Amino acid sequence: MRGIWTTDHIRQAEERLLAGTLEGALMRRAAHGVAIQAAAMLDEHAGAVAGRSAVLLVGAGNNGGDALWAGAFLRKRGVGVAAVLLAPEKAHTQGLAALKRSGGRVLSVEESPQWIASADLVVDGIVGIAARGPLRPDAAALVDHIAAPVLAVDLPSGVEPDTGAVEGPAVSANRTVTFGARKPVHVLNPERCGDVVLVDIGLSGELGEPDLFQLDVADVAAAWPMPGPSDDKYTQGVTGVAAGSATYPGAAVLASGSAVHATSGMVRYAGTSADVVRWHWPEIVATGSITDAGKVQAWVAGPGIGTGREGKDVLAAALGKGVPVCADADAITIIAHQPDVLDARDPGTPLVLTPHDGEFARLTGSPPGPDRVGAVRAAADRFNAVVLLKGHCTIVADPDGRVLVNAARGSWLATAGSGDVLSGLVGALLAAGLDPWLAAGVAADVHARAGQLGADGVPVSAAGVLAAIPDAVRQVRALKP
Ligand SMILES: NC(=O)C1=CN([C@@H]2O[C@H](COP(=O)(O)OP(=O)(O)OC[C@H]3O[C@@H](n4cnc5c(N)ncnc54)[C@H](O)[C@@H]3O)[C@@H](O)[C@H]2O)[C@@H](O)CC1
Ligand SMILES: [K+]
Repeated sequence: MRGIWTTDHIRQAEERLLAGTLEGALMRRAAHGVAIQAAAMLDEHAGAVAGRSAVLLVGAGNNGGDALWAGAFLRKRGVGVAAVLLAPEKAHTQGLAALKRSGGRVLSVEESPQWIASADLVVDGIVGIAARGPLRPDAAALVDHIAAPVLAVDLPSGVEPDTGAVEGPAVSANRTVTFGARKPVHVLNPERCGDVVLVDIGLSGELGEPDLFQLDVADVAAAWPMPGPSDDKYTQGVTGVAAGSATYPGAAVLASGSAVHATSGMVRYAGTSADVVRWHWPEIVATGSITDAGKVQAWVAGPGIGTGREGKDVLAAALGKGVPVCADADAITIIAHQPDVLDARDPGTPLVLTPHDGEFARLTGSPPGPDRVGAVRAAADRFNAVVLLKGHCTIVADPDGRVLVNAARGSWLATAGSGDVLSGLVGALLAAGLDPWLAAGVAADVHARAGQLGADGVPVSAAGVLAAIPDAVRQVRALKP
């Protein structure tokens, strides 16, 4: 699992590291990493390094210092380097001296726009981990002139380092070079960061426990249930699906079909769509109600069940079974409006809630807001449940405080019924006995892969995502190192 650290923790770690390091050494290490990536980008986008031009946007702090030192290194490779100083009196003294010594120039206010517009590469050293809020107007005006690819130092300026939120003008980078550890912005707003390159500055020994996690493909591969020689259909976990209604039979077909595709264990269906479910998935044992369904190891409850009396009874029955439950869609609305339904649950039994933003607002009384991680963590604590917040980047919080961010793979999953497919995956992994937080994260990962594979460059339906689940699992197993 990859760790991600908040800026507070990075600062504390940096302070400990700085205490035992020669002054300036860390910055030069960081800047050297920036220069290597800048040269690579010039080569990629402008066909050469020597003779090409880079403009540095330099803010008031060490982030600007990194950019200035990187400029000095680029000069040694024959790059024409010019710096725009946003706060000339506060520009990093040694970095500025190094740039000037190397033959780099400092631009006047008047000449900056023209130079920025015609550069082969722009290096964003406006602000780093001390950033608060969007770009200020002077910086925003300069950024508007950029036509070239952008390399961000540590993070794209104007994007909140700890939340990835953009609440005004901000840089969009093609690549971001970060130092020592990934920060939340890199996983919460990958679009603004572009490719993220991590440069080792010797920080890892000082970091401590991560604040966020991201699954590696190896984690997903290791967690995905595979039948062993002594397994039968029951030992791999039986998934129960309570979904669908006369109005929404499709939700039942998608959620139960997804569970069928996820593992080779057994799937039971309970609800009013039993006939249509059997017709689509003959391998499912379908009954009319949870009471008649037989033994299952985890229930998916909610997609398409409606939010009235009957829906509430279905959810209460699932929660009362003493096995893990993934409550999705209508089940979330029921919990939001009638929280007493949760009384049916033994608090020690895992519950996974999978809201999108609207359902999250209904559930908690307010939308997730710019700090999505904080909001999901609080909801997990409040409901004593794993909460998976759907979105471009899916966030999964455990009541114990662990948070996982799932990498987006395009927007293919923004299609009707795609959530039903996700809930089936979560249910199947819960039934297989995975830790509920991991089950939700692994399901989100394979769901995103299935979206990407099912789409293959053109829009995909939820049924197409569902059909691509085996390919997604195959991909995970093939990519595992
Ligand atoms: N501390 C260290 O050991 C290292 C730090 N490094 C660099 O240092 C950076 C952090 O440097 P600093 O702490 O000096 O701070 P920054 O360079 O991130 O910010 C400098 C100042 O900009 C101002 N500012 C905040 N928000 C702004 C906004 N929206 N628009 C304009 N100005 C804004 C603030 O006054 C802030 O103090 C890191 O991101 C990284 O690039 C690297 O050199 C690696 C080593
Ligand atoms: K920056």
